[in-house]
Amino acid sequence: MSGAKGRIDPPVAAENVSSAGHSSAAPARERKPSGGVLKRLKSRRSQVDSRPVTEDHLRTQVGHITPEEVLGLRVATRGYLCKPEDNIFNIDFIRFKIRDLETETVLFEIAKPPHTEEDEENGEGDMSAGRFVRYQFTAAFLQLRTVGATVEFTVGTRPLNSFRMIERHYFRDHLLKSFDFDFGFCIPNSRNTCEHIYEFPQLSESLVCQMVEHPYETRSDSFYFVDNRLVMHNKADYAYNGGRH
Ligand SMILES: CCCCCCCCCCCCCC(=O)O
Repeated sequence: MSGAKGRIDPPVAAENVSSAGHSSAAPARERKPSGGVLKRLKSRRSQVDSRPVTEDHLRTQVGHITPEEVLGLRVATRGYLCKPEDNIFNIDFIRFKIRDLETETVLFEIAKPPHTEEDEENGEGDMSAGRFVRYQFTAAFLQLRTVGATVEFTVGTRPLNSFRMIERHYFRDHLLKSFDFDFGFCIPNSRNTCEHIYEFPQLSESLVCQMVEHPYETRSDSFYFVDNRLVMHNKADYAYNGGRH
């Protein structure tokens, strides 16, 4: 999540993170303190070994990109697989929070600043901006087992059927884990909150060392689908060498 321009600004280093364990039946719902409903979503099992496909192939094919196709990607993308204008539903991420589910420690929380006229004058209304964010964590982050990422988003005038996010995390050319979260249906003009439960993959000690020693070579692609059609693509990279660890 990032940016004044579509995504929320980059988070700062998370400190004092500790290991976590959590199990939840998906999707659970609970009341938010402010009213409304918080959906808690556990990743479903994706077909991570669906037929291999390359970014170049997807880019040149006719028609929209489907969940099955991105599940065939074996490396992080270099570019974006859809245009900002493909977000015809005006899905707008406005708040993002990550917490360790065992200790309930909030690792960071970011809100998108309100849109101003000055932004427009400065070209900040550019829809293509803000699709990338850089995260800086401590090495201790990699010792966590489960984190919850709460995302708040608004929806435009059209309903969202089968809103789904597939997020693939890589270190160099190695797929660490693919997450698959199903938001379900979202009503028009709504503000929604859900918490994605990320269960970390088991990482060997040597892989963790490499990830710490090579900042920003850990990357993720977040693909958002409505009705099995790619409407948004965001990217992130990660350093795990921050703080005192
Ligand atoms: C180390 C591999 C598993 C990583 C799980 C990372 C959980 C962090 C969630 C944050 C992802 C946000 C992605 C984004 O901003 O697009």
